[in-house]
Amino acid sequence: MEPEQVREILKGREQCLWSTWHNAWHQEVLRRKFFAGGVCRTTVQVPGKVVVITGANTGIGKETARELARRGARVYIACRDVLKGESAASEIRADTKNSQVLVRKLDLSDTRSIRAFAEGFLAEEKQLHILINNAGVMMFSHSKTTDGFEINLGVNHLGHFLLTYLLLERLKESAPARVVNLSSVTHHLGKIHFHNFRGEEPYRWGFAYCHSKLANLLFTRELAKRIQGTGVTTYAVHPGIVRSELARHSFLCCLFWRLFSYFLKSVQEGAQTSLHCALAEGLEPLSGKYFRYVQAAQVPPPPVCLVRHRAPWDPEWLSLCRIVESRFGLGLQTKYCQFFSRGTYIRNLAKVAFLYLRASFPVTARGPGCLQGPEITKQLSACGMSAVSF
Ligand SMILES: NC(=O)C1=CN([C@@H]2O[C@H](COP(=O)(O)OP(=O)(O)OC[C@H]3O[C@@H](n4cnc5c(N)ncnc54)[C@H](OP(=O)(O)O)[C@@H]3O)[C@@H](O)[C@H]2O)C=CC1
Ligand SMILES: CC1=C(/C=C/C(C)=C/C=C/C(C)=C/C=O)C(C)(C)CCC1
Repeated sequence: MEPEQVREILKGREQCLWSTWHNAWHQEVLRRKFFAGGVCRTTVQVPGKVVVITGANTGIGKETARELARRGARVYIACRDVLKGESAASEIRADTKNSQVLVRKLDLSDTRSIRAFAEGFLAEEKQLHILINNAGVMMFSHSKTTDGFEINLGVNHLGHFLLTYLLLERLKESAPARVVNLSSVTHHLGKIHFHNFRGEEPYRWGFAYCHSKLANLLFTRELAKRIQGTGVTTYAVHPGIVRSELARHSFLCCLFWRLFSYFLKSVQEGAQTSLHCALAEGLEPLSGKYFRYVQAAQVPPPPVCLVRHRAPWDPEWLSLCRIVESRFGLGLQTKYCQFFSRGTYIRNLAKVAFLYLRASFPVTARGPGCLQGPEITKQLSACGMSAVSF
């Protein structure tokens, strides 16, 4: 072959390589521009600050933990599988040269484990500056927590609610401090079914996760009100649609995730909004807000579904009240669970089930025996809720 011909072939190959590389680069730029969402730009360092992140052995939580460790924090990875946690922690320690990455057991589907974690942590640490309620499950089949709650609601919301409640005093003592709750854009499809926390009604396939993420959002709002002025602030986060292990419990969902993986965020990109809410200066006036793409966003008031009017002496209802009372220490009186007039019942239904959720609720009511609009409006407004529409 003539040297000239060889040169031509090599040049062609070079061009081909160049254009492949260029296309890939171009695609990545486009992907980042349109799908990656924002970037946490704060340069704040947090040496000596104490952080707890739930479910940080993988996914968004692990990347959040990595970045906080890089910035000097002492990071507690609170996870249900200590071996997985240790493997993530040693990776983070090696990567960030921060030896203060610790692993503790926490199973959010078991209130005893949550209490044991909180007890151990409070004995060990005198300060807590950042709590990131990150762990989550997206379960499509019907299963329950150890305490008998529907699994999505139990782990994603009730478990984190109890954890926050148990650590709140330590957060207040360490103020300024923050609580970041991982919610999701899917909260738009969620409803609060006060009467069905145990998931006994016909299971609405796929929606239980959305209900739990709405609960995360409402919890953030109400918590912000309750801790106003304490120096502790709280934020709800939608991390974007992220290539993590969240879809692992459904074959179809995994397939969907694979097919659309080009459009999904990486876990590093998914951690940006959590990091922003944990670190950025000057966010205090935005306490209680919902953040996505590293920015605060407005959310329309969520619907609350009072599907059926249950008799207040219903044993299931009584036992729910007692569980909420004993497990969550809301200071409810057992007399609340006794006989009520219909109006008081509705008021307490709302109060007991989500006592801390004083959002602006439009209510949809259907099914036999449900109360009529004006009556519910009156009762809800008596306990600080509003905007009922039928
Ligand atoms: N990925 C996405 O597109 C989106 C995610 N989110 C939210 O972001 C958060 C992080 O999810 P992501 O990183 O994507 O998902 P992953 O599945 O990758 O991580 C979830 C983490 O939660 C842990 N976890 C699950 N159940 C429990 C439990 N009972 N007790 C303690 N830890 C538990 C998992 O532990 P283990 O590994 O042992 O199972 C894992 O560490 C979740 O709250 C999710 O709802 C919100 C919107 C979109
Ligand atoms: C509609 C639909 C699916 C898609 C589910 C998706 C897309 C879930 C997304 C969840 C997110 C974004 C959670 C974040 O918090 C399946 C399971 C493939 C099955 C067929 C019906």
